[in-house]
Amino acid sequence: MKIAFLGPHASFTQLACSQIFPNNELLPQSSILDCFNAVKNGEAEKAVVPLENSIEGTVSMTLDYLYDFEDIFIETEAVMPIAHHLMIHPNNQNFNKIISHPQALAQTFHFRQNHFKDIETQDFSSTSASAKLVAENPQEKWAAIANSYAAKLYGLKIIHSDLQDFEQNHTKFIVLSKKKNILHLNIPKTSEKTSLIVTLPEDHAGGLHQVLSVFAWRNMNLSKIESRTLKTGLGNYFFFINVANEWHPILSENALEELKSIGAHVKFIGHYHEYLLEG
Ligand SMILES: O=C(O)C(=O)C[C@]1(C(=O)O)C=C[C@@H](O)C=C1
Repeated sequence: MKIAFLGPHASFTQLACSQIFPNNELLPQSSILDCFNAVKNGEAEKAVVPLENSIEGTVSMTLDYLYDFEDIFIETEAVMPIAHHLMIHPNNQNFNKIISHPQALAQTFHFRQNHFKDIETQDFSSTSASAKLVAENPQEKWAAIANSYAAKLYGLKIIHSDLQDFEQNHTKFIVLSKKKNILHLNIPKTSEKTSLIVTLPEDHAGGLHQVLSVFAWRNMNLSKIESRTLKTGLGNYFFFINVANEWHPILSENALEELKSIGAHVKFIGHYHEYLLEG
């Protein structure tokens, strides 16, 4: 099976991807958008992308594309511990710029403020892409923030380890597919959930309350609700909602019907299990 992931090789997404899909053909992509497109166009059967980090929060691009792309569903979710390291080319002694993925830069903000406050930073498409760039440009005296596998693969020297600002640092990755499928994996499972994207009817007092009460009176437990701008003007949002636990077909169908009857637009994103990966 062909699986697209945010690459190049040795990104955190690849570390997650190769645990979820050992022995499959992994296709590195240069952006999260390319991962969605690879599934949409049939270039890959599935894709693995990051959704949320425990320090920095949601990967907003992933949330936006889940809203934008028709008929792309979540098949599974997998949580992986994240450890960031600062690495330079072995020919260099010091550095004058730090490059990495914006999530990695954000997750190490206090470390950088405390140790390298005056060093310039630059966003890059992934942690592994920044490690690769440092390896290919020894003359530039750059440093990358990436994982230890990237340091090994691209021949870089780790000069500071475990830079993440909080000891507990985990990222949630999701598996995307065109099918409404539940993936069953042979690794530890933690929970089961359903994701929906809800857009409210026209702006009126109590609109969100009405939507939430559809779940509340059916005793359906919500484990996440996040608003994200619709990009149609200030104050316009969609809501990404996770319903915890098992999907009760009749209860849930009734809930979706009731949401529609109050004028809300509902997009089913998936019913799936959450798994735990090794760091
Ligand atoms: O840049 C990478 O290595 C990625 O896989 C992306 C990503 C993310 O977007 O959250 C994945 C895990 C870490 O939280 C940092 C970066």
